[in-house]
Amino acid sequence: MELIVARNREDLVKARGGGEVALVPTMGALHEGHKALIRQARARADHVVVSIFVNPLQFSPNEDFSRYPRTFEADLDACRTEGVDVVFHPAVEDMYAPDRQVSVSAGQMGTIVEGAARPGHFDGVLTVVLKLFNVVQPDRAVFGQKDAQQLALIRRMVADLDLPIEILDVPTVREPDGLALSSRNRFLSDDDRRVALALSRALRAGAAELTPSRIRVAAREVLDTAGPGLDVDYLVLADPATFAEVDDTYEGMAVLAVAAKVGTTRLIDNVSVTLTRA
Ligand SMILES: Nc1ncnc2c1ncn2[C@@H]1O[C@H](COP(=O)(O)OP(=O)(O)OP(=O)(O)O)[C@@H](O)[C@H]1O
Ligand SMILES: CC(C)(CO)[C@@H](O)C(=O)[O-]
Ligand code: BAL
Repeated sequence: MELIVARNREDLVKARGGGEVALVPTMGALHEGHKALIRQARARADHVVVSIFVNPLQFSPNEDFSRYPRTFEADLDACRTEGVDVVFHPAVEDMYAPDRQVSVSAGQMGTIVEGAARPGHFDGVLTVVLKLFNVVQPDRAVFGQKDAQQLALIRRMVADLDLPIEILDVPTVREPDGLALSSRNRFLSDDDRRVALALSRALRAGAAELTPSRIRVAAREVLDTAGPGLDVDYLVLADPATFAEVDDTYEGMAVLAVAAKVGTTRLIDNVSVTLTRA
C-alpha cells in the first residue's frame, strides 16, 4: 500500500481507512525511538497513522520552536520503510483557528517537575493530543516512556475525559553508550554529547541503589561531577502516575527523571526503579 499524506482533516478522514487504527503522534525528525513506536502501532492495529506536527502551543516564546528540526522528506522515507499507512501533516493554520478560545488544562500535575520548568507546556501538549485524537479517532495511541510525565498526563486525560482510546507505551530507545535518542541530539557538539552522557549515567547510578535517599544521592553525585557545560534543571524521584516526589516510605514503581541543559540544548531522560522497604 502506498503511503498517503494528509495535510488537513478532510484528507485525513478520507484516508483513515476501516479496521482498527493506531495513532503515533510526533513532532517529526524521526529516529529509531519513533520507529519503535510505529512498530508497536503496527503490531496492535490494522492501520497506522503517524502525525507530524511541531505544535506551537507547547513551546513558550523563549523556547526552540523555530529551530526545532524539520526533516519532512526523510520522515516520509522512514514512514514508508516502516509500513505506515497515513502521515497526517497539517499546517498550523489548519490545526488552530485564529479565533480559537478553548483548550485543555493539565491541572496541578501539569505545573510540577517538567511543567514547572516549562509553564504551559503540558496544556499545549494535551490540547494538541486531544485534537489529534478527535481528528484521527484512533482505537489506540502510542507514546514513548522517554517523555514520562507527558505519558502520565495523557493517561490522566484519557481517564478524566472518558476518551475511548487505549494508550500504549514503549521503552526508551538509547544509543549504545546510553544516550536517549532525541530529535534535539543533533544540536549537540562532540563536547556537548560527551557531557550529555552524564544524564543516563546518573540515572543508571541511581537505579543501582535501593532506597529513595540513596538513589537521589548516587544520581546527584554523577551530575555534580559532570563538569561545566551541564546545567541541571531537576532530578526527581517521583510516582510515575502523578509525578509527585516520593518519600522514604514509598513502595512500588517510581521514576527517576532528570532534565538538563547541555550547551544550548535542553534534554530530558528517566528510568524506572522499583522500591521495596527493607
Ligand atoms: N528515544 C526514544 N525512545 C522511545 N520513544 C521516544 C524516544 N524519543 C522520543 N520518543 C517518543 O516519540 C514521541 C514523539 O516525540 P518527539 O517527536 O518529541 O521526539 P523527541 O525525540 O522526544 O524530540 P525532542 O525530545 O527533541 O522533542 C513521544 O511519544 C516520545 O516520547
Ligand atoms: C505528543 C506530542 C507529539 C504532542 O505535540 C509531543 O509532545 C511529542 O512529540 O512528544
Ligand atoms: N517530546 C516533548 C516535546 C517537546 O519537547 O516539546
